[in-house]
Amino acid sequence: MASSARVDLDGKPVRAISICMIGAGGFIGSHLCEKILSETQHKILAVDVYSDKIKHLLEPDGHPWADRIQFHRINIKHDSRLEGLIKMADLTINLAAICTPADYNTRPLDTIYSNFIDALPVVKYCSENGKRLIHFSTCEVYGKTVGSFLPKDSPLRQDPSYYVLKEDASPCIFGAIEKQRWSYACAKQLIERLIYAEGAENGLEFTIVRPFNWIGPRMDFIPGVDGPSEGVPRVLACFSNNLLRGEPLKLVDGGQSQRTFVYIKDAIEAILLMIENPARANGHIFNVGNPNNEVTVKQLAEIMTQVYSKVSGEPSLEVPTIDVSSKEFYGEGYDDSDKRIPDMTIINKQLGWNPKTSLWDLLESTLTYQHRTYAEAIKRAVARPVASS
Ligand SMILES: NC(=O)c1ccc[n+]([C@@H]2O[C@H](COP(=O)([O-])OP(=O)(O)OC[C@H]3O[C@@H](n4cnc5c(N)ncnc54)[C@H](O)[C@@H]3O)[C@@H](O)[C@H]2O)c1
Ligand SMILES: O=C(O)[C@H]1O[C@H](OP(=O)(O)OP(=O)(O)OC[C@H]2O[C@@H](n3ccc(=O)[nH]c3=O)[C@H](O)[C@@H]2O)[C@H](O)[C@@H](O)[C@@H]1O
Repeated sequence: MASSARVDLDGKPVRAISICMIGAGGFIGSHLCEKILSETQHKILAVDVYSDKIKHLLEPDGHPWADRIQFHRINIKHDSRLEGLIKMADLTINLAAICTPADYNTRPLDTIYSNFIDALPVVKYCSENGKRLIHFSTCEVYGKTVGSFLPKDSPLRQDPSYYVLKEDASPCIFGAIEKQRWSYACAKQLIERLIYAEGAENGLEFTIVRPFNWIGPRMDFIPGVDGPSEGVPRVLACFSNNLLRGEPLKLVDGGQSQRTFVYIKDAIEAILLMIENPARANGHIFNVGNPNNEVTVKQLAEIMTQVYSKVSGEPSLEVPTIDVSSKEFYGEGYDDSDKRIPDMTIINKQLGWNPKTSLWDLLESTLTYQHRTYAEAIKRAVARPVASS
């Protein structure tokens, strides 16, 4: 239930504010809207080109929060209404982006425009109008670890200072320009630097968030059901799609890259702390991830296979995975981050936040959702006769 007497981390009452949330109709936005509406009195001006993932929140009647969310179908690339909405709000949260790796090397121009050029007016309007900004960047700004350049048998590879990623100390290491995978990370890095400079030179009140592989229900789409058949979503949705269809999970270049996965509901708690504790969050860049949930992609595939069998009651495949080259899967210009472990010092110190959910538990609730939401639709799609030409 929404509480009228919320207090911040210093025990002071939290005033209800108005939030302009750009990209509110996406994966993270949908969870953030749910959390804000159900637990606070803040108002949301939700901006997106899509609303499917928040349509359950937009029904005019039946919700106690009906008058606290307004949806504005706006493409921020070209819409003069954006500045007015930012002026009306106390805080702007910018989530809008192209953020699926399959696009970075195949649509590098769209990726760079979306992650840098389209974010520029948002920063400008916040700075000029004295409005606070929470901008979503990415852990990809770290690129590759320093340790990945050491010889394979070097003992230094075990030393955390060669791989743990720190907001105020780690370098940003990207591949060559022809490795267009890095177009996204590079655009996100430049917008971070611009926001930081607006803070330093013009006093913009900002917080930058670097999410580390947040996963959960409503992430991306299932190809051929609620997204294009040929589309390639992020790994959770790719593997979910394979499991739902009973086909082997594809391991890109053997699935040796490592990731730390955090449950979306844990991560959203961190964002609410940022929203309600501006004095502790302003001027900071925060890693938001779960360092305890590290796996290789191959291990992720194995765990997802076991969890899916448990939640669906279906036996695991005899051949659960197959290897595929990155060139075949993503095309020319793909490259990868080797390892991503977030340092948690700054977010612990400023906001006292820690993730709670284990990898097994977050996969169990997420795959239960995937099975419930998609299993019947996939059966119908598979059974449908192919139209003769
Ligand atoms: N999910 C993660 O783990 C993760 C990790 C790192 C960074 N991020 C960042 O967090 C943000 C949100 O990610 P997400 O996972 O929710 O992605 P998402 O694709 O689900 O959501 C992005 C939303 O932005 C909207 N959008 C894009 N361009 C727009 C435009 N021109 N005008 C209006 N709306 C537009 C899309 O329609 C979409 O609903 C992105 O900036 C992404 O780079 C996410
Ligand atoms: O989520 C994040 O924190 C960030 O990382 C993601 O990048 P990445 O983790 O590389 O993207 P995924 O699609 O989730 O892939 C993870 C790994 O799985 C591999 N993969 C993916 C899909 C698949 O079917 N098989 C497979 O082996 C990829 O090659 C990669 O090594 C995206 O860039 C962004 O959403 C975001 O900025």
